[in-house]
Amino acid sequence: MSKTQSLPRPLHSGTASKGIKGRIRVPGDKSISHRSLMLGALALGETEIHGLLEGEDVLRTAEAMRLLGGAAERGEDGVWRARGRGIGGLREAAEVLDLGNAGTGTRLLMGLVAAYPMVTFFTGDASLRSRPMARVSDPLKLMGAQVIARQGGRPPLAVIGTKDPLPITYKLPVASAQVKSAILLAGLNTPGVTTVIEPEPTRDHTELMLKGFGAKLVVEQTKEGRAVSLTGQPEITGRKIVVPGDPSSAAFPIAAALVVQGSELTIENVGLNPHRIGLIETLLEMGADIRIENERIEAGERVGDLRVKHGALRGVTVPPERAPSMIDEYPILSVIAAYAEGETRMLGLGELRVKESDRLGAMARGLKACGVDVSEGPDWLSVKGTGKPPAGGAEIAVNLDHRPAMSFLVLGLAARKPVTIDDGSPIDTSFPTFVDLMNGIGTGIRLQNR
Ligand SMILES: O=C(O)C1=C[C@@H](OP(=O)(O)O)[C@@H](O)[C@H](O)C1
Ligand SMILES: C=C(OP(=O)(O)O)C(=O)O
Repeated sequence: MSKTQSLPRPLHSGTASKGIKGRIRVPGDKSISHRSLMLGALALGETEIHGLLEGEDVLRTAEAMRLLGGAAERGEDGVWRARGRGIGGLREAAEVLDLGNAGTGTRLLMGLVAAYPMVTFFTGDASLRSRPMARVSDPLKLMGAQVIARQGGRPPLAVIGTKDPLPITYKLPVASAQVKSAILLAGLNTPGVTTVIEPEPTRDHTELMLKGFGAKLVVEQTKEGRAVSLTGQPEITGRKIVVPGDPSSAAFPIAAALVVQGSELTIENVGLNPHRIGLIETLLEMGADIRIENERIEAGERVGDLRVKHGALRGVTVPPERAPSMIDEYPILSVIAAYAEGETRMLGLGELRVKESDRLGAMARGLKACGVDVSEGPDWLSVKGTGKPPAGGAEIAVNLDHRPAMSFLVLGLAARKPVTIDDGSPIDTSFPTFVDLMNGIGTGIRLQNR
C-alpha cells in the first residue's frame, strides 16, 4: 500500500526515565543515497552502493530509475548494484514517476531527464504536490527543456526534454542544493560547460560524487559566490560508494541524549561533510557535551563518531548564513532550545516554509501547544526556554512531514507530560528504523491505542 493510502499511525512518547544510552548507527544519508542511484545508472560498468538508505523517499528514486532504464538491484548482502550504460543511456519512462514525499528525488530527476529527447511525467503525495518546482523548471527552460506544471510550478508536471541542450551559467536565486544539483545533472548530457553559482554554499554531495565518478568538475570562489563548472558528456565509470550515516537523522538521537537526564550515547559513522554540520556547531555554542572521535574520509566524504552526554544548555542566536548547513535540523533544534535556558533565535529560515510542510508554522504551533514560549516571523523563529522541561501533553498533527514528527516525539522524552503525534508513517521516508532504534537506547515510543 502506498503512503498516501495507508492508515495513520499515531505514536506516543513518554518519559525516558533511565537515560538514553548505547552505541548505535543511524541509516545512510538520504542526499547521498538519491545521488548514488542516479549516477550509478549513468556510469559505465558496475557501481556498488554500500549502506544505501532504504527509506521510502530513496526507494521511490530507485523505482523511478528502473522506469528510466537505469535499475539498481539490492543483493542478498544488502549491497545495491547498478549496471550503467553511460551518459545518454536513459530511456523514456512508460509510466508516471511517483516520487511520493521526496522533494530531492523529484527535483534532481527533473534535471537528469531534461537533457534527453523524451517526456517524463512526475507526481507525488499531497505534500509534494504543494511544493514549488519553478526554481528548477526556470533554469531547465534556459537549457532548452519545457516544463508543463500546475499553477505555481507544482506537480503533477511534465518535463519535455531537449535533444539539443544548451550549457548555461546560472546564479541560484535561493540557497538550494537541490536546484544546484538539478542543473548539474542536466549538464551531464549537455555539450560544453554548465556553471552554477551559489551565493551561499550548500551541501556538495553532487560535486564530490561527480568527481569521484571521474567527471571534470571545477569549483572556484568568485566575487558572486561559489562557482561549480561541469564539462558535459564525460565518460564516468562505476565505482564503490559507501554511504555514511545521515547527520540529519543522527540529530534525533543526539537531541534525545542532550535533553534526557543521565544520558550518554555514541553514534558511529555519521557523515560530517562541512556543509552539513551547522547543527553540531550550534549545539557546541549552546554548551552541549558532544565529542567527535575517529574522524576520517570514506569514499570522498568526511565521517566520524559522535559522543553525546546530557547537560545544561543555553540559548544562542543562530545566524542566517548557517541555515544551508543545517536546513533540515531546525525542527529538532527548536525542540532542544525548549529545554535550554534563555532565548534561541533562529534567523534566515524562509526556506522552511516550503519543505514537506510549513515547518516554521508547524514548529511554532506545536511548541506552543506543548507550553513553550515561542514566536515566529516570516523567516525566523524564537524559542525561550527556562532550563526546565516543557509541559508537553499535546497531540500534534504532523501534516505528512517526517521531521516535525520525530522532533515532537523527542520533545515528549523529558517533558512533564507525554506527547502524541497523529501519524508516524511519514517517518519512513527518511528514517524507517527510527522507533526501534530509539526504543533500543531507552525511549518508550509506542503506537497510541485509540
Ligand atoms: O540536495 C539535497 O539532497 C537536499 C537539499 C535540501 O533541500 P534544498 O536544496 O531545497 O534546500 C534539504 O532540505 C533536503 O532534505 C535534501
Ligand atoms: C526537506 C527534506 O526532504 P525533501 O526536500 O527531499 O522532501 C527533508 O528530508 O527534510
